[in-house]
Amino acid sequence: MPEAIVQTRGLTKIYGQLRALDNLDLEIEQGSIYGFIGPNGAGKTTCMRILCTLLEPTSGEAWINGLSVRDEPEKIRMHIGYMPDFFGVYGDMKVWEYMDFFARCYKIPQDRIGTLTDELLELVNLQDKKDDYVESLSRGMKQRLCLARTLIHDPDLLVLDEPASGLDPRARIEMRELLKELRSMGKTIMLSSHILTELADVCTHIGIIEKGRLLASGQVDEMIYRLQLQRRIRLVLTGGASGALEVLSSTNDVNDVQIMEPAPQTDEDPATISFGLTSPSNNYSPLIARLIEAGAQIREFVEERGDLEDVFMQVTKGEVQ
Ligand SMILES: Nc1ncnc2c1ncn2[C@@H]1O[C@H](COP(=O)(O)OP(=O)(O)OP(=O)(O)O)[C@@H](O)[C@H]1O
Repeated sequence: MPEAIVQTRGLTKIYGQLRALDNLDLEIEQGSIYGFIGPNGAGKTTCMRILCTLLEPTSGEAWINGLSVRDEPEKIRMHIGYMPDFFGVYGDMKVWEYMDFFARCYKIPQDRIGTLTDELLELVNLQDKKDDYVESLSRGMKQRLCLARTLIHDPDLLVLDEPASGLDPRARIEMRELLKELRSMGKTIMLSSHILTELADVCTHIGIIEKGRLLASGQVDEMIYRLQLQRRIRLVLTGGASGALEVLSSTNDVNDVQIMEPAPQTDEDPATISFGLTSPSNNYSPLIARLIEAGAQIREFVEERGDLEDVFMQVTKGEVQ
């Protein structure tokens, strides 16, 4: 069992009358990309700020690498890189000055700062922007710059509050690729989002939070099976749709079979069929074997990932404080 880099027990934060976090028991495994998902006001930022030692819990405890946020905040800060959900105002600084400023905050030795800045700007693909003013960068570039500076002290854990918010599709894809690369460098990443699909496909684990409570948490695939949700399969055929449809209509676990447009006119025509599958197993070989036996010429048999949305809809009620 991989070790937990983040652990909380009964973590609670009360603002006046409002329970922003309510007895949160969270565990994030080393090496995972953990998507912390919930509607606006669910308590994501509050939780992240406590983990980063920027806010004190009302009760309960949280540990980072076994260090208590209450007792050892200074040490914890060396393990965490935090990217807040707002960028701040650094308009009259050049990109290299911005990096230099944060490097000094973390007491990086002067003779290391230049090389480190170059390495990190290259990692986030901003090496050409080194002498540009921060103000002149696009939102996506600012997000990447902000990510570069969270890496300056080489933390094990990155806590990223809404890293994809406001990004256009291309910038989101770049952010996704960057997150994957950071994971392959051994970083653990916790990121929040109120839009499930925004970054869900890079997450290895997700936690769903609503009204300060953790409603579900775990490995993405496991959660789908645990909650007994149906998966959807997209079957693309180069021919033999009639045999495939016969098999699907006589299989117990299959439901809601849909033939996508353009529908095949003859059995030689290509076809795309979408269907729901309720079996808890993800071994599709028996079904595929029967399809082939019935004459289906299979080009693709793909499990669609929209299921995560079902998990979200099932466990949340869309309530906010
Ligand atoms: N300093 C504060 N004083 C009083 N209430 C606060 C404070 N900070 C947050 N809250 C409230 O606590 C609740 C949780 O807020 P939080 O910012 O943690 O949620 P969030 O899930 O990050 O939301 P968003 O997606 O909008 O950033 C909200 O109802 C918010 O209004």
